[in-house]
Amino acid sequence: PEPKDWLYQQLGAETGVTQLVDGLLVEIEQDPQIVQHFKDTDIARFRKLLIEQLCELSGGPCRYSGATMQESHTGFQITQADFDNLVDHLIKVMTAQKVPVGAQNRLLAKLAPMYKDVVYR
Ligand code: HEM
Repeated sequence: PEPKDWLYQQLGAETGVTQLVDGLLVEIEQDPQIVQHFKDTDIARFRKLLIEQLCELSGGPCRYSGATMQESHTGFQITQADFDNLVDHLIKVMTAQKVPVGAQNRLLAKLAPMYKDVVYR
């Protein structure tokens, strides 16, 4: 059986997950369509929460302390295109950081069910 933290290790553990989030923040910053949603967001807090969430989700030793996905995305009118674009940015960052494709797909499969809580809320 594979260890509980398999995916976390594949992502590069604490350093890898942190770099993943920092890479994603650069991508968000450079995407005018997505960055507009973040104009009133405390980015340092968002960064910390996203690191926690990806760490926990991948089986790492963290506890996510933020709001639910539905709570935190309500009122932003995030579109399907926004969601798809953010996923593309994440894939680009994971590929640049040499996360194996199998692990990339495992992470994306864990994020996909959040779609319904994020889009058109
Ligand atoms: C599966 C996909 C996604 C995940 C896992 C995710 C994760 C998160 C997390 C952990 C937070 C912080 C929650 C909190 O403040 O307590 C957050 C907030 C936020 N997310 Fe997402 N998100 C996703 C998709 C998106 C998309 C597609 C957009 C739009 C482009 C987006 C825009 C935002 C914004 C604007 C905030 C900040 C809300 C605020 O300032 O109060 N998210 N997200």
